[in-house]
Amino acid sequence: MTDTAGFEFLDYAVEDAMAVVTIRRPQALNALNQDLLMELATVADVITQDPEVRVAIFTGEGRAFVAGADIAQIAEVQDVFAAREFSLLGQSVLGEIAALPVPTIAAINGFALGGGLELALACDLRVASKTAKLGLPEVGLGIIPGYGGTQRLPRLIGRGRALDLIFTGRHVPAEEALSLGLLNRVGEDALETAKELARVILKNGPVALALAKESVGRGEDLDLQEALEVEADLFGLACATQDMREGTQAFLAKRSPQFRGE
Ligand SMILES: C/C=C/C(=O)SCCNC(=O)CCNC(=O)[C@H](O)C(C)(C)COP(=O)(O)OP(=O)(O)OC[C@H]1O[C@@H](n2cnc3c(N)ncnc32)[C@H](O)[C@@H]1OP(=O)(O)O
Repeated sequence: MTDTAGFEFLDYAVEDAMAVVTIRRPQALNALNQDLLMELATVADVITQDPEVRVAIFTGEGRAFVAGADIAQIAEVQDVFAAREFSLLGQSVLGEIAALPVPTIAAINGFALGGGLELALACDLRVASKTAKLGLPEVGLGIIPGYGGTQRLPRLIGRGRALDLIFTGRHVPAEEALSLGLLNRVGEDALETAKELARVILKNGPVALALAKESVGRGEDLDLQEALEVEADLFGLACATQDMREGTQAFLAKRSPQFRGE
């Protein structure tokens, strides 16, 4: 197990190829202030450069995952240009998390509101505890979601369902979020549920996981024919890996594969 010290608002630990990033500002329900955002950008670099990490889990300490961007800092924004920069900075940091080469899971242990839900939407998968509440309440503050929520939420659950959440700002209980497709799993404990899911993912070929993520991500912005060509290119790359030799030979020999990620 490795720990990276030096963060004020994050715990970072790696165990059994899983990185767990715990957001730790519980007195403000883990609201994302600018320093915390910068630490998330740094941890994304740390994960990218750590060959030991094959799945990354993001969670929160206490009764919230993240209750949003820091409203005290939003209240201080002086003008249109500064507000635009505020949004672009959050988008950029969450974009770095979305672009991580390994599968990512948001383990939503409580409130995931505003920028907190937007962080979860930047992850590949979302699991939550039964008591979690998810929502985009920004319009109640006279603003709109600005860390990617107006774009990633409709892409995930469809325009009508996304606009229901955005217009009402309501807090959606975990079971409903599961039925909306906003969550992949609901369990007693969010982190344990995320780790169980990670263990299933980790049985598979690491290069294949990265290529599958890349294919889905790149295909989203293309028309079907172009996207299928991307898929074929990446399928070609997958078939050039040692992992492909190992996976297919292990199947034929009726044994478990030992992937090396190369
Ligand atoms: C581009 C992105 C934009 C955004 O994300 S805008 C923000 C969107 N999020 C929200 O609007 C949610 C704001 N928070 C709440 O509505 C409530 O909290 C909860 C419903 C989540 C929980 O309510 P309760 O159980 O009564 O707790 P409590 O006393 O309100 O919160 C505990 C402490 O946490 C601080 N806090 C909570 N959320 C934020 C936040 N988003 N920004 C800054 N501080 C926050 C509070 O102020 C308080 O602090 P103290 O104990 O000092 O009074």
